[in-house]
Amino acid sequence: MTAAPGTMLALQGVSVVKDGRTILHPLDLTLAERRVGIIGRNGSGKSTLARLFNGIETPSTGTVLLGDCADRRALRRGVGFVFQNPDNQIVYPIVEEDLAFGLKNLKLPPEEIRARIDTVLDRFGLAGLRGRFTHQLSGGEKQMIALAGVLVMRPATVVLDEPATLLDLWNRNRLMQLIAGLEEQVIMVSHDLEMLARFDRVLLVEAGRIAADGPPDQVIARYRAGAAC
Ligand SMILES: Nc1ncnc2c1ncn2[C@@H]1O[C@H](COP(=O)(O)OP(=O)(O)OP(=O)(O)O)[C@@H](O)[C@H]1O
Repeated sequence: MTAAPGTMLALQGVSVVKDGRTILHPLDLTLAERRVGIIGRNGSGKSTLARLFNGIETPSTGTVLLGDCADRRALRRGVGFVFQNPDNQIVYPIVEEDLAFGLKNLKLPPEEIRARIDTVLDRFGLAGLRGRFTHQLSGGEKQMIALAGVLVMRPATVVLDEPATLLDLWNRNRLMQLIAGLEEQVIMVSHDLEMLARFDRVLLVEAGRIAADGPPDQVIARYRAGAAC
């Protein structure tokens, strides 16, 4: 299964240069698959690549396209982003307020906002957290709420940057199960090779370039071979 044509992400001649240093060399990429993983060594450029997809990172050259639209606001709206640390994402003191934040910005009517929050909380079995103080949530609960906060916006694509790093094994498994069940396109930076083995496509980033791109078994094998001493 592939992403709907109007929501296909593509990078055309995109590079990122910071303080005179090339972080990502010019690259062309079209992401049609529903599950795309990004792997690579620390500092290779994975997060920079992931952040381009929803416009948090601005390319130094080239264009990021969603369908045939290059507008950064459309990108922010169509592509949700889940950070490694949910504290970077959760801003309001009560779960329900936090989930409503982006929806209020869209100026949706209160009943629509309520319905969307109900739907996402029910979908994840999180309805019990609705009235809780966000600062009192466990790390696992916070990460689920951060993901829920992205999904209420109904993006076509969800980008996740190492979302399970701070979680214990139980919460990691729960989060991965949720991610596996998402209808949305998923692009995930991860060191969890077991999870990525079930993806449709994996990109290996090495020193700011896509060093391998294809089915998980091949790309992961290459990554493992590179790490062997
Ligand atoms: N503002 C900046 N100025 C200069 N270099 C930067 C800047 N931001 C990031 N970098 C460098 O860009 C490179 C890629 O960073 P990035 O965070 O994309 O890597 P990563 O593969 O996600 O790493 P990790 O696995 O450790 O999270 C790193 O060497 C980093 O130090």
